[in-house]
Amino acid sequence: MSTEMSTGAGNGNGNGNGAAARRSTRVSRIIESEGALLMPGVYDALSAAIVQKTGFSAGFISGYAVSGSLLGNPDVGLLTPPEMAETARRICASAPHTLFIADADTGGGSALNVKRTVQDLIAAGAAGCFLEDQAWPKKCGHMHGKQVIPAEEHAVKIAAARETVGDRDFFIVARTDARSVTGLDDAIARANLYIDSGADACFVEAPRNDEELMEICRRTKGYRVCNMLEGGKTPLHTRQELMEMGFHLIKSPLTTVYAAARALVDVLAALKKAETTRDELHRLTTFAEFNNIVGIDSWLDVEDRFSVASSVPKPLPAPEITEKKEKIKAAAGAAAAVNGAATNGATNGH
Ligand SMILES: C[C@@](O)(CC(=O)O)C(=O)O
Ligand SMILES: [Mg+2]
Repeated sequence: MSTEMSTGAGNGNGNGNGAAARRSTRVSRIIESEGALLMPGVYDALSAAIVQKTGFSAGFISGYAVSGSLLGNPDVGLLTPPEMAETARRICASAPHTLFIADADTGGGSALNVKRTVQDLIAAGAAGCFLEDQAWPKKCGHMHGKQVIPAEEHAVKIAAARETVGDRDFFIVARTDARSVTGLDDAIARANLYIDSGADACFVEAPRNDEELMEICRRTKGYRVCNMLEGGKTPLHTRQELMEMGFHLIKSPLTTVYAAARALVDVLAALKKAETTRDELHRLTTFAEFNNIVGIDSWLDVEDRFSVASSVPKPLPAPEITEKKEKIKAAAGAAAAVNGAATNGATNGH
């Protein structure tokens, strides 16, 4: 990776914050060139492949969505870091031309766990991760009943993540869930402390209105993340609107899993009722479309280029086989008779 630093550019609203030198990473370079990066959520290899095919340059591996799709459970701390790393590995392999930032939740425990979690996500091919300051058991940021650990404790975890990354191309987002626990001022102070501890970007989770969104942009440094979660506490905005406020990374973490769940709920209800899908085909991808999504052409090309079939004689049609078998049998019988006579003769001769 490049260790070159960039400054100032990409600070969004030119408010003077974020003056600290910024590391150059794949993620930061996209931010610098696009102004703000829009990342849909992904949760498995298929959703990642579709995100790539749609033309997004980056995606967010959502803990909420992976917990739902892999475990069938809510986002309340049940998903383990190794399960996330394994999912990230499949996702990165399935869409190699897209960058993925993984949700590392709390990092799995202390600074020691954070180190292992970050190492595993780097090995999986992720381009970065989010680390949040919730107390265990963590919850989705838009649920009730969250708690946060002391700011200094999370700052140490961010420093451990930064040390683990070293000069590798991996982007660290420090998230604070303090807004709904200790208030917006504390959340902003935490975000800045985490940037000073080595995070590339800060993420104040679940602001409640546009005034709070703008306040966050005025008072935090580093790159800023905004979370567009349908049904959550923050009003939904376009990438352009959020970029103009001063955000640099915008994620839409649950759009894909909610869309998939909606589609399954509806089509299965229709199948249950009508006992056929013949009137529901408009709800489905076609056979060809799906095969295309999962890359059929490239696999058929491999089959063509590495096939040995052309050098192997084609099997004979059934009647010929039968005829040939009979000829072989007859020839073998005749040979046995000849050999038997010869053997007998020889034996007799001794
Ligand atoms: C973004 C999120 O962390 C959900 C949230 O807590 O807001 C996710 O897992 O997608
Ligand atoms: Mg999450």
